Amino acid sequence: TNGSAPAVPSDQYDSLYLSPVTVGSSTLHLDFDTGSSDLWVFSSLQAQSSLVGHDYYMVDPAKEKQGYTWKISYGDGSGASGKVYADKVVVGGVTATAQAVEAATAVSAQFTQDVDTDGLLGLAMSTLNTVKPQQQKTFFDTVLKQLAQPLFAVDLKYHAAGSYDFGFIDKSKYTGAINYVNADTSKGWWGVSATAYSIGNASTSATVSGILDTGTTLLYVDTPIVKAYYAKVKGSKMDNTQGGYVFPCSATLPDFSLTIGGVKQIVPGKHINYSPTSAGNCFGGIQTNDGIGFSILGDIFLKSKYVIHEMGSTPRIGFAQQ
Ligand SMILES: O=C(CNCc1ccccc1)Nc1scc(-c2ccccc2)c1C(=O)NCc1ccccc1
Repeated sequence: TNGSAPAVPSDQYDSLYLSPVTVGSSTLHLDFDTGSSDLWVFSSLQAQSSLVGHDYYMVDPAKEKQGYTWKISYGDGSGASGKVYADKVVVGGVTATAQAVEAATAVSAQFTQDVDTDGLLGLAMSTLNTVKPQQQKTFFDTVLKQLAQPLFAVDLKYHAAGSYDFGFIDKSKYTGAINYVNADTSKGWWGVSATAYSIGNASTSATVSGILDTGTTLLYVDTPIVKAYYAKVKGSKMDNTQGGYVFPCSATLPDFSLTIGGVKQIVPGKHINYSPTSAGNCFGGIQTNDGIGFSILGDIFLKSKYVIHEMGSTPRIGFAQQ
């Protein structure tokens, strides 16, 4: 079987993208996240006060995996924890009959406040799954054998609804060739490396190692590259109170690219104006990866491409122009 689910921006800045998923008998709107490997949801196990505004999973005690727990935390300090159930999960018509569903008993304020997000669906390697005493499979791993091809394709869009395709490549969603590179899955993520970057039409050789991450909003790369980029943006500055580089909203932003597999993957300058700030300037879509240890190619990088994640005998990533 194959299937496709929409990826709808949660707000006018594309902070995150939400996809409808049937979990048990509920339809929830989940943040598909290639940077993590837990399928966790808001649930009836939580205090009613935490559920206001959310759709949530009504747990069925008969489906509980007794004694199983999970606890996840993200680099921004947000997190959640809870119990585990085996239930039916359907994404775009692709059904996992006994998928590990991680029902929250507690979630951090960042998630409670975001009433549009009812949980996450992890699409990194199952080796990053946090369930104890036994790690569980991601939805993609659970359905892999039933898919026509062992892949999913990510089509996130700039200020518009895109999609996640499972088991097939949709030729109507890209132009030109698909450029494949081997994925480095050794750390549990979809890892890639670039051999150069370009700002406007000036190219510089550099090694940029990073992960593809639909769950991270922005593009985080090494400080020297970020400094070189904003040196080309008049009036830009690093503003610690705002947590990153900002610039006048009227600024013209140069295109940015990373050369992966010998092909320039271009991020249009327009996509790098992420959002206005409360201080009247605009927040950059490219920021430093200080404290992370590698680059994160988040939504800002992904939303101009059709990106195929293929879990064949050798995991591969394919890039095509939308
Ligand atoms: O955790 C992820 C993927 N999940 C992102 C996510 C989705 C919903 C809510 C919260 C987070 N990706 C990765 S891999 C490595 C990191 C990281 C980031 C900063 C410091 C240390 C590690 C992150 C991550 O936390 N991404 C989200 C994020 C939030 C704020 C700033 C940067 C990145």
